[in-house]
Amino acid sequence: MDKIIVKGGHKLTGKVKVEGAKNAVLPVLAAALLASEGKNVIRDVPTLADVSTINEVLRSLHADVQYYPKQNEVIIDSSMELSSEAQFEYVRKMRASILVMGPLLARNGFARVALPGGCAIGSRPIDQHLKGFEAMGAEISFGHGYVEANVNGRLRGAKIYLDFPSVGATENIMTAAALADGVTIIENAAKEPEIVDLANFINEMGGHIVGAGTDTIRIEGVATLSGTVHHIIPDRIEAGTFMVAAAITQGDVTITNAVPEHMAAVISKLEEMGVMISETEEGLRIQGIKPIRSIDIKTMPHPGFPTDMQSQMMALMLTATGTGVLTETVFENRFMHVEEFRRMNGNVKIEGRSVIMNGPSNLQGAEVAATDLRAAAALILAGLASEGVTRVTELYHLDRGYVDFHLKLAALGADIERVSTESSDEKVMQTV
Ligand SMILES: CC(=O)N[C@H]1[C@@H](OP(=O)(O)OP(=O)(O)OC[C@H]2O[C@@H](n3ccc(=O)[nH]c3=O)[C@H](O)[C@@H]2O)O[C@H](CO)[C@@H](O)[C@@H]1O
Ligand SMILES: C=C(OP(=O)(O)O)C(=O)O
Repeated sequence: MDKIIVKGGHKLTGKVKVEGAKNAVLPVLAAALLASEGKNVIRDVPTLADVSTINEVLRSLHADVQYYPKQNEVIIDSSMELSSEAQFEYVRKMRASILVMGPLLARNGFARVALPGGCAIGSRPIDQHLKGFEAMGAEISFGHGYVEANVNGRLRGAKIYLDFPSVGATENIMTAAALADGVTIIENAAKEPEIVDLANFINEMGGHIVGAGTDTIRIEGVATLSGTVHHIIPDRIEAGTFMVAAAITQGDVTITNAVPEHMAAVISKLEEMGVMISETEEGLRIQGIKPIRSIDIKTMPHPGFPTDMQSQMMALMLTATGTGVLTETVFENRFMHVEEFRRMNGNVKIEGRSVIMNGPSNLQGAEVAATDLRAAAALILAGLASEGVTRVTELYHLDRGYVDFHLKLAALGADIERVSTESSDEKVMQTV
Protein backbone atom coordinates (compact mmCIF):
# COMPACT_ATOMS: atom_id res chain seq x y z
CA MET A 1 0.00 0.00 0.00
CA ASP A 2 1.30 3.45 -0.93
CA LYS A 3 1.58 6.51 1.22
CA ILE A 4 2.12 10.15 0.35
CA ILE A 5 4.50 11.94 2.69
CA VAL A 6 4.40 15.70 2.63
CA LYS A 7 6.39 18.19 4.66
CA GLY A 8 4.64 21.52 5.02
CA GLY A 9 5.94 25.05 4.76
CA HIS A 10 6.96 25.45 1.10
CA LYS A 11 5.44 28.08 -1.17
CA LEU A 12 4.41 26.62 -4.52
CA THR A 13 5.51 28.46 -7.65
CA GLY A 14 5.50 27.74 -11.37
CA LYS A 15 3.13 26.28 -13.92
CA VAL A 16 0.93 23.21 -13.87
CA LYS A 17 -1.20 21.75 -16.66
CA VAL A 18 -4.54 20.12 -15.95
CA GLU A 19 -5.66 16.89 -17.62
CA GLY A 20 -8.87 15.96 -19.38
CA ALA A 21 -11.80 15.82 -16.96
CA LYS A 22 -12.55 12.54 -15.20
CA ASN A 23 -16.24 13.43 -14.96
CA ALA A 24 -16.39 14.14 -18.69
CA VAL A 25 -14.42 11.18 -19.95
CA LEU A 26 -16.42 8.54 -18.04
CA PRO A 27 -19.83 9.44 -19.53
CA VAL A 28 -18.25 9.98 -22.95
CA LEU A 29 -16.62 6.53 -22.94
CA ALA A 30 -19.93 4.97 -21.83
CA ALA A 31 -21.80 6.89 -24.55
CA ALA A 32 -19.35 5.64 -27.18
CA LEU A 33 -21.41 2.42 -27.01
CA LEU A 34 -24.15 4.25 -28.90
CA ALA A 35 -22.14 4.07 -32.13
CA SER A 36 -23.14 1.06 -34.20
CA GLU A 37 -20.93 2.12 -37.12
CA GLY A 38 -17.27 3.18 -37.29
CA LYS A 39 -14.89 3.77 -34.39
CA ASN A 40 -14.82 6.46 -31.73
CA VAL A 41 -11.47 8.10 -31.06
CA ILE A 42 -11.44 9.87 -27.70
CA ARG A 43 -8.52 12.25 -27.06
CA ASP A 44 -7.18 14.08 -23.98
CA VAL A 45 -8.11 11.07 -21.86
CA PRO A 46 -6.51 11.33 -18.38
CA THR A 47 -4.54 8.27 -17.21
CA LEU A 48 -6.73 7.48 -14.22
CA ALA A 49 -7.75 4.26 -12.50
CA ASP A 50 -11.40 5.13 -13.32
CA VAL A 51 -10.58 5.22 -17.04
CA SER A 52 -9.11 1.71 -16.83
CA THR A 53 -12.25 0.61 -14.98
CA ILE A 54 -14.70 2.00 -17.56
CA ASN A 55 -12.56 0.46 -20.33
CA GLU A 56 -12.93 -2.90 -18.57
CA VAL A 57 -16.69 -2.41 -18.34
CA LEU A 58 -16.89 -1.67 -22.08
CA ARG A 59 -14.77 -4.73 -22.88
CA SER A 60 -17.00 -6.89 -20.66
CA LEU A 61 -19.88 -5.72 -22.88
CA HIS A 62 -17.90 -7.00 -25.92
CA ALA A 63 -16.80 -3.61 -27.28
CA ASP A 64 -13.29 -3.51 -28.70
CA VAL A 65 -11.34 -0.96 -26.64
CA GLN A 66 -7.77 0.07 -27.44
CA TYR A 67 -6.19 2.25 -24.76
CA TYR A 68 -3.05 4.33 -25.46
CA PRO A 69 -2.34 6.02 -22.11
CA LYS A 70 0.86 7.70 -23.33
CA GLN A 71 -1.10 9.35 -26.15
CA ASN A 72 -4.07 10.01 -23.82
CA GLU A 73 -6.26 8.26 -26.34
CA VAL A 74 -8.93 5.55 -26.33
CA ILE A 75 -10.29 4.00 -29.54
CA ILE A 76 -13.58 2.14 -29.26
CA ASP A 77 -15.29 -0.06 -31.79
CA SER A 78 -18.81 -0.87 -30.61
CA SER A 79 -20.25 -1.86 -33.99
CA MET A 80 -20.67 -5.52 -32.93
CA GLU A 81 -23.56 -6.99 -30.97
CA LEU A 82 -23.15 -5.87 -27.37
CA SER A 83 -23.84 -7.76 -24.17
CA SER A 84 -26.44 -6.10 -21.94
CA GLU A 85 -25.04 -6.80 -18.48
CA ALA A 86 -22.69 -4.63 -16.38
CA GLN A 87 -21.52 -6.72 -13.47
CA PHE A 88 -21.13 -5.86 -9.81
CA GLU A 89 -17.33 -6.12 -9.81
CA TYR A 90 -17.18 -2.97 -12.00
CA VAL A 91 -20.08 -1.01 -10.54
CA ARG A 92 -18.69 -1.61 -7.04
CA LYS A 93 -15.33 -0.16 -8.07
CA MET A 94 -16.83 2.86 -9.75
CA ARG A 95 -20.41 4.12 -9.59
CA ALA A 96 -20.14 5.78 -12.99
CA SER A 97 -20.42 2.27 -14.50
CA ILE A 98 -24.19 2.83 -14.21
CA LEU A 99 -23.81 5.21 -17.17
CA VAL A 100 -23.72 2.27 -19.60
CA MET A 101 -27.38 1.64 -18.82
CA GLY A 102 -28.78 4.37 -21.14
CA PRO A 103 -26.65 3.39 -24.16
CA LEU A 104 -27.33 -0.35 -23.69
CA LEU A 105 -31.06 0.17 -23.33
CA ALA A 106 -31.05 2.32 -26.48
CA ARG A 107 -28.93 -0.13 -28.49
CA ASN A 108 -30.26 -3.50 -27.23
CA GLY A 109 -33.69 -2.69 -25.78
CA PHE A 110 -32.48 -4.32 -22.57
CA ALA A 111 -29.94 -3.53 -19.87
CA ARG A 112 -29.04 -5.32 -16.65
CA VAL A 113 -26.73 -3.41 -14.34
CA ALA A 114 -25.61 -4.14 -10.78
CA LEU A 115 -27.15 -1.71 -8.30
CA PRO A 116 -24.48 0.77 -7.22
CA GLY A 117 -25.58 1.04 -3.59
CA GLY A 118 -24.10 3.67 -1.31
CA CYS A 119 -20.56 4.93 -1.02
CA ALA A 120 -18.38 6.97 1.30
CA ILE A 121 -20.21 10.22 0.49
CA GLY A 122 -23.83 9.12 0.76
CA SER A 123 -26.53 6.70 -0.32
CA ARG A 124 -26.64 7.89 -3.98
CA PRO A 125 -29.86 6.34 -5.32
CA ILE A 126 -30.60 6.10 -9.09
CA ASP A 127 -34.37 6.67 -8.96
CA GLN A 128 -34.18 9.69 -11.31
CA HIS A 129 -32.29 7.69 -13.97
CA LEU A 130 -34.96 4.96 -13.79
CA LYS A 131 -37.84 7.43 -13.81
CA GLY A 132 -36.47 8.74 -17.13
CA PHE A 133 -36.16 5.28 -18.68
CA GLU A 134 -39.69 4.42 -17.53
CA ALA A 135 -41.08 7.59 -19.10
CA MET A 136 -39.47 6.47 -22.37
CA GLY A 137 -41.35 3.17 -22.23
CA ALA A 138 -38.95 0.87 -20.36
CA GLU A 139 -40.13 -1.56 -17.72
CA ILE A 140 -37.92 -1.58 -14.65
CA SER A 141 -37.41 -4.54 -12.33
CA PHE A 142 -35.03 -5.48 -9.56
CA GLY A 143 -33.57 -8.81 -8.52
CA HIS A 144 -30.43 -10.37 -7.07
CA GLY A 145 -28.74 -6.98 -6.64
CA TYR A 146 -29.34 -5.96 -10.25
CA VAL A 147 -31.68 -3.49 -11.91
CA GLU A 148 -33.13 -4.39 -15.30
CA ALA A 149 -34.69 -2.14 -17.89
CA ASN A 150 -36.56 -3.66 -20.80
CA VAL A 151 -38.35 -2.01 -23.70
CA ASN A 152 -40.61 -3.57 -26.28
CA GLY A 153 -39.23 -2.17 -29.55
CA ARG A 154 -37.54 1.25 -29.43
CA LEU A 155 -37.53 3.73 -26.57
CA ARG A 156 -40.02 6.56 -27.14
CA GLY A 157 -39.26 10.25 -26.63
CA ALA A 158 -40.84 11.71 -23.47
CA LYS A 159 -40.98 14.80 -21.28
CA ILE A 160 -39.03 14.16 -18.08
CA TYR A 161 -38.83 16.47 -15.09
CA LEU A 162 -35.95 15.66 -12.72
CA ASP A 163 -36.70 16.18 -9.02
CA PHE A 164 -33.07 17.25 -8.60
CA PRO A 165 -30.65 18.25 -11.40
CA SER A 166 -28.74 14.96 -11.15
CA VAL A 167 -25.63 14.82 -13.31
CA GLY A 168 -25.76 11.04 -13.81
CA ALA A 169 -29.52 10.94 -14.49
CA THR A 170 -29.23 13.74 -17.07
CA GLU A 171 -26.38 11.85 -18.77
CA ASN A 172 -28.10 8.45 -18.74
CA ILE A 173 -31.39 9.88 -20.05
CA MET A 174 -29.60 11.91 -22.71
CA THR A 175 -27.79 8.83 -24.05
CA ALA A 176 -30.92 6.68 -23.99
CA ALA A 177 -32.90 9.42 -25.76
CA ALA A 178 -30.25 9.90 -28.45
CA LEU A 179 -31.49 6.72 -30.23
CA ALA A 180 -35.15 6.91 -29.13
CA ASP A 181 -38.14 7.33 -31.39
CA GLY A 182 -39.15 11.01 -31.21
CA VAL A 183 -38.23 13.94 -28.99
CA THR A 184 -37.23 13.83 -25.32
CA ILE A 185 -37.23 16.94 -23.16
CA ILE A 186 -35.34 16.88 -19.85
CA GLU A 187 -36.50 19.60 -17.49
CA ASN A 188 -34.52 20.68 -14.43
CA ALA A 189 -31.53 19.04 -16.12
CA ALA A 190 -28.02 19.28 -14.70
CA LYS A 191 -26.01 22.13 -16.27
CA GLU A 192 -22.45 21.02 -15.55
CA PRO A 193 -19.81 21.59 -18.29
CA GLU A 194 -19.45 17.78 -18.47
CA ILE A 195 -23.10 17.58 -19.64
CA VAL A 196 -22.27 19.97 -22.47
CA ASP A 197 -19.21 17.89 -23.40
CA LEU A 198 -21.34 14.74 -23.55
CA ALA A 199 -24.01 16.44 -25.69
CA ASN A 200 -21.30 17.73 -28.05
CA PHE A 201 -19.90 14.21 -28.35
CA ILE A 202 -23.31 12.71 -29.13
CA ASN A 203 -23.92 15.44 -31.72
CA GLU A 204 -20.52 14.74 -33.27
CA MET A 205 -21.67 11.10 -33.65
CA GLY A 206 -24.73 12.36 -35.55
CA GLY A 207 -27.14 13.10 -32.68
CA HIS A 208 -29.55 16.03 -32.34
CA ILE A 209 -29.29 17.60 -28.89
CA VAL A 210 -29.88 21.25 -28.06
CA GLY A 211 -29.99 23.10 -24.76
CA ALA A 212 -27.21 21.25 -22.92
CA GLY A 213 -25.81 23.63 -20.30
CA THR A 214 -29.30 25.05 -19.61
CA ASP A 215 -31.98 23.48 -17.45
CA THR A 216 -34.00 22.26 -20.46
CA ILE A 217 -32.39 19.81 -22.86
CA ARG A 218 -34.12 18.71 -26.06
CA ILE A 219 -33.01 15.45 -27.63
CA GLU A 220 -34.37 14.36 -30.99
CA GLY A 221 -33.71 10.66 -31.40
CA VAL A 222 -31.94 9.42 -34.53
CA ALA A 223 -31.84 5.93 -36.09
CA THR A 224 -28.09 5.36 -35.80
CA LEU A 225 -24.96 7.05 -34.50
CA SER A 226 -21.46 6.62 -35.91
CA GLY A 227 -17.94 6.87 -34.49
CA THR A 228 -16.21 10.26 -34.39
CA VAL A 229 -13.13 12.01 -32.95
CA HIS A 230 -13.74 13.82 -29.68
CA HIS A 231 -11.52 15.86 -27.30
CA ILE A 232 -12.35 15.78 -23.59
CA ILE A 233 -12.69 19.15 -21.79
CA PRO A 234 -10.13 20.11 -19.09
CA ASP A 235 -10.75 19.02 -15.53
CA ARG A 236 -12.19 21.97 -13.58
CA ILE A 237 -11.89 20.09 -10.28
CA GLU A 238 -8.22 19.28 -10.78
CA ALA A 239 -7.70 22.96 -11.72
CA GLY A 240 -9.54 24.08 -8.58
CA THR A 241 -7.46 21.72 -6.47
CA PHE A 242 -4.23 23.33 -7.74
CA MET A 243 -5.73 26.79 -7.15
CA VAL A 244 -6.18 25.83 -3.50
CA ALA A 245 -2.62 24.41 -3.42
CA ALA A 246 -1.30 27.80 -4.54
CA ALA A 247 -3.50 29.70 -2.09
CA ILE A 248 -2.79 27.51 0.95
CA THR A 249 0.99 27.91 0.52
CA GLN A 250 0.82 31.65 -0.32
CA GLY A 251 2.37 30.63 -3.61
CA ASP A 252 2.26 31.96 -7.16
CA VAL A 253 1.04 29.31 -9.61
CA THR A 254 -0.23 29.53 -13.18
CA ILE A 255 -2.65 26.83 -14.23
CA THR A 256 -2.60 26.06 -17.93
CA ASN A 257 -5.39 24.40 -19.88
CA ALA A 258 -8.08 25.48 -17.37
CA VAL A 259 -11.37 26.98 -18.58
CA PRO A 260 -12.18 29.92 -16.25
CA GLU A 261 -15.85 30.01 -17.35
CA HIS A 262 -16.27 26.52 -15.92
CA MET A 263 -14.94 27.67 -12.57
CA ALA A 264 -16.75 30.91 -11.81
CA ALA A 265 -17.96 29.87 -8.33
CA VAL A 266 -14.55 28.60 -7.18
CA ILE A 267 -12.77 31.69 -8.52
CA SER A 268 -15.28 33.99 -6.88
CA LYS A 269 -15.06 32.28 -3.47
CA LEU A 270 -11.25 32.27 -3.52
CA GLU A 271 -11.27 35.98 -4.37
CA GLU A 272 -13.69 36.61 -1.50
CA MET A 273 -11.07 35.07 0.80
CA GLY A 274 -8.45 37.50 -0.52
CA VAL A 275 -6.66 35.21 -3.00
CA MET A 276 -5.50 37.09 -6.11
CA ILE A 277 -6.55 35.52 -9.41
CA SER A 278 -5.88 36.81 -12.89
CA GLU A 279 -6.26 35.50 -16.43
CA THR A 280 -2.92 35.77 -18.21
CA GLU A 281 -1.83 34.69 -21.68
CA GLU A 282 -0.38 31.52 -20.16
CA GLY A 283 -3.36 30.59 -18.06
CA LEU A 284 -5.01 31.26 -14.73
CA ARG A 285 -2.57 32.85 -12.25
CA ILE A 286 -3.18 32.35 -8.52
CA GLN A 287 -1.28 34.38 -5.94
CA GLY A 288 -1.87 33.48 -2.32
CA ILE A 289 -1.64 35.99 0.51
CA LYS A 290 -1.60 35.79 4.27
CA PRO A 291 -3.82 36.22 6.18
CA ILE A 292 -6.85 35.08 4.21
CA ARG A 293 -10.40 35.83 5.35
CA SER A 294 -12.92 33.22 6.50
CA ILE A 295 -16.03 32.99 4.34
CA ASP A 296 -19.19 30.89 4.11
CA ILE A 297 -19.74 28.41 1.29
CA LYS A 298 -22.70 26.25 0.28
CA THR A 299 -22.28 23.48 -2.30
CA MET A 300 -24.89 23.48 -5.07
CA PRO A 301 -25.44 21.99 -8.51
CA HIS A 302 -23.61 23.90 -11.28
CA PRO A 303 -23.22 26.88 -11.62
CA GLY A 304 -23.16 26.79 -7.80
CA PHE A 305 -20.10 25.86 -5.79
CA PRO A 306 -19.13 22.24 -6.70
CA THR A 307 -19.35 19.57 -4.02
CA ASP A 308 -16.22 18.03 -5.57
CA MET A 309 -14.26 21.09 -4.31
CA GLN A 310 -15.79 21.04 -0.82
CA SER A 311 -13.06 19.14 1.03
CA GLN A 312 -10.18 20.97 -0.69
CA MET A 313 -11.82 24.30 0.20
CA MET A 314 -12.25 23.10 3.77
CA ALA A 315 -8.47 22.61 3.97
CA LEU A 316 -7.98 26.22 2.87
CA MET A 317 -10.71 27.56 5.15
CA LEU A 318 -8.93 25.97 8.13
CA THR A 319 -6.05 28.39 7.49
CA ALA A 320 -8.29 31.48 7.27
CA THR A 321 -8.84 34.05 10.01
CA GLY A 322 -12.29 34.17 11.64
CA THR A 323 -15.32 31.90 11.57
CA GLY A 324 -16.30 30.14 8.34
CA VAL A 325 -19.26 27.86 7.63
CA LEU A 326 -19.22 25.28 4.85
CA THR A 327 -22.59 23.69 4.04
CA GLU A 328 -22.94 20.55 1.92
CA THR A 329 -26.30 20.34 0.14
CA VAL A 330 -25.54 17.87 -2.68
CA PHE A 331 -24.47 14.74 -0.80
CA GLU A 332 -25.88 13.65 2.54
CA ASN A 333 -22.62 12.43 4.09
CA ARG A 334 -19.61 14.13 2.56
CA PHE A 335 -17.83 15.10 5.78
CA MET A 336 -15.79 11.96 6.48
CA HIS A 337 -12.58 13.97 6.11
CA VAL A 338 -13.50 16.25 9.02
CA GLU A 339 -12.22 13.76 11.60
CA GLU A 340 -8.94 13.51 9.68
CA PHE A 341 -8.58 17.32 9.68
CA ARG A 342 -9.14 17.24 13.44
CA ARG A 343 -6.26 14.80 13.71
CA MET A 344 -4.21 17.55 12.05
CA ASN A 345 -5.31 19.96 14.80
CA GLY A 346 -8.00 21.54 12.64
CA ASN A 347 -10.50 23.57 14.64
CA VAL A 348 -13.58 22.21 12.95
CA LYS A 349 -16.90 20.79 14.05
CA ILE A 350 -19.92 19.35 12.26
CA GLU A 351 -23.39 20.78 12.87
CA GLY A 352 -25.98 19.00 10.74
CA ARG A 353 -25.14 19.57 7.09
CA SER A 354 -22.61 22.28 7.94
CA VAL A 355 -19.06 22.40 9.18
CA ILE A 356 -17.94 25.31 11.32
CA MET A 357 -14.32 26.41 11.42
CA ASN A 358 -12.74 28.93 13.77
CA GLY A 359 -9.41 29.89 12.39
CA PRO A 360 -6.72 30.03 11.67
CA SER A 361 -5.98 26.51 12.92
CA ASN A 362 -2.39 25.75 13.72
CA LEU A 363 -2.28 22.71 11.42
CA GLN A 364 0.09 19.94 12.44
CA GLY A 365 1.33 17.05 10.33
CA ALA A 366 -0.24 13.69 11.25
CA GLU A 367 -0.98 10.20 9.92
CA VAL A 368 -4.30 10.45 8.09
CA ALA A 369 -6.39 8.25 5.83
CA ALA A 370 -8.17 9.38 2.68
CA THR A 371 -11.90 8.69 2.82
CA ASP A 372 -12.74 9.54 -0.82
CA LEU A 373 -10.83 10.92 -3.76
CA ARG A 374 -11.34 14.63 -3.04
CA ALA A 375 -10.62 14.04 0.65
CA ALA A 376 -7.32 12.46 -0.40
CA ALA A 377 -6.36 15.62 -2.27
CA ALA A 378 -7.62 17.84 0.57
CA LEU A 379 -5.52 16.07 3.20
CA ILE A 380 -2.43 16.49 1.03
CA LEU A 381 -3.28 20.19 0.60
CA ALA A 382 -3.61 20.57 4.38
CA GLY A 383 -0.24 18.81 4.69
CA LEU A 384 1.34 21.49 2.49
CA ALA A 385 0.33 24.10 5.08
CA SER A 386 1.06 22.06 8.22
CA GLU A 387 3.91 22.17 10.61
CA GLY A 388 5.93 18.93 10.23
CA VAL A 389 5.20 15.82 8.25
CA THR A 390 1.81 14.46 7.08
CA ARG A 391 1.39 10.91 5.86
CA VAL A 392 -1.69 10.15 3.79
CA THR A 393 -2.81 6.55 3.18
CA GLU A 394 -5.66 4.88 1.19
CA LEU A 395 -4.31 6.42 -2.00
CA TYR A 396 -6.45 4.26 -4.29
CA HIS A 397 -9.03 7.01 -3.80
CA LEU A 398 -6.58 9.64 -5.11
CA ASP A 399 -5.66 7.51 -8.13
CA ARG A 400 -9.30 7.41 -9.23
CA GLY A 401 -9.25 11.13 -9.99
CA TYR A 402 -5.75 12.68 -10.06
CA VAL A 403 -2.89 11.98 -12.47
CA ASP A 404 0.58 12.17 -10.85
CA PHE A 405 -0.69 14.48 -8.11
CA HIS A 406 2.46 14.30 -5.97
CA LEU A 407 4.76 14.73 -9.00
CA LYS A 408 2.88 17.83 -10.14
CA LEU A 409 3.07 19.30 -6.61
CA ALA A 410 6.77 18.42 -6.35
CA ALA A 411 7.43 20.20 -9.67
CA LEU A 412 5.86 23.32 -8.11
CA GLY A 413 8.26 23.07 -5.16
CA ALA A 414 6.40 20.94 -2.61
CA ASP A 415 8.42 18.63 -0.36
CA ILE A 416 6.41 15.52 -1.17
CA GLU A 417 7.01 11.93 -2.12
CA ARG A 418 5.03 8.77 -2.61
CA VAL A 419 6.39 5.58 -1.09
CA SER A 420 5.24 2.05 -0.77
CA THR A 421 4.72 1.23 2.94
CA GLU A 422 7.28 -1.55 2.61
CA SER A 423 9.84 1.01 1.43
CA SER A 424 12.54 2.24 3.77
CA ASP A 425 12.56 5.64 1.99
CA GLU A 426 10.14 6.89 4.58
CA LYS A 427 12.80 6.68 7.27
CA VAL A 428 14.69 9.47 5.51
CA MET A 429 11.68 11.76 5.78
CA GLN A 430 11.02 10.76 9.40
CA THR A 431 14.24 12.44 10.48
CA VAL A 432 12.96 15.92 9.57
C1 LIG B 1 -18.69 10.51 -12.49
C2 LIG B 1 -19.28 11.81 -12.14
O1 LIG B 1 -19.56 12.64 -12.99
N1 LIG B 1 -19.47 12.04 -10.84
C3 LIG B 1 -19.99 13.32 -10.41
C4 LIG B 1 -21.51 13.30 -10.50
O2 LIG B 1 -21.97 12.21 -9.69
P1 LIG B 1 -23.49 11.72 -9.80
O3 LIG B 1 -23.89 11.74 -11.23
O4 LIG B 1 -23.60 10.45 -9.04
O5 LIG B 1 -24.21 12.87 -9.00
P2 LIG B 1 -25.74 13.31 -9.04
O6 LIG B 1 -25.80 14.72 -9.54
O7 LIG B 1 -26.54 12.29 -9.75
O8 LIG B 1 -26.11 13.26 -7.50
C5 LIG B 1 -26.37 14.42 -6.75
C6 LIG B 1 -27.36 14.10 -5.66
O9 LIG B 1 -28.57 13.62 -6.21
C7 LIG B 1 -28.95 12.41 -5.61
N2 LIG B 1 -29.61 11.56 -6.62
C8 LIG B 1 -29.00 11.35 -7.82
C9 LIG B 1 -29.59 10.55 -8.77
C10 LIG B 1 -30.83 9.97 -8.49
O10 LIG B 1 -31.41 9.23 -9.30
N3 LIG B 1 -31.41 10.19 -7.27
C11 LIG B 1 -30.82 10.98 -6.33
O11 LIG B 1 -31.37 11.17 -5.24
C12 LIG B 1 -27.63 11.81 -5.13
O12 LIG B 1 -27.82 10.88 -4.10
C13 LIG B 1 -26.89 13.04 -4.68
O13 LIG B 1 -27.25 13.37 -3.38
O14 LIG B 1 -22.03 14.55 -10.04
C14 LIG B 1 -21.74 14.83 -8.67
C15 LIG B 1 -22.44 16.12 -8.29
O15 LIG B 1 -21.88 17.18 -8.95
C16 LIG B 1 -20.22 14.87 -8.47
O16 LIG B 1 -19.95 15.02 -7.11
C17 LIG B 1 -19.55 13.61 -8.99
O17 LIG B 1 -18.16 13.79 -9.00
C1 LIG C 1 -17.55 11.97 -6.16
C2 LIG C 1 -16.75 11.94 -7.22
O1 LIG C 1 -16.77 11.00 -8.20
P1 LIG C 1 -17.72 9.73 -8.38
O2 LIG C 1 -19.07 10.24 -8.73
O3 LIG C 1 -17.08 9.04 -9.56
O4 LIG C 1 -17.67 8.95 -7.10
C3 LIG C 1 -15.73 13.00 -7.47
O5 LIG C 1 -15.20 13.06 -8.59
O6 LIG C 1 -15.41 13.76 -6.53
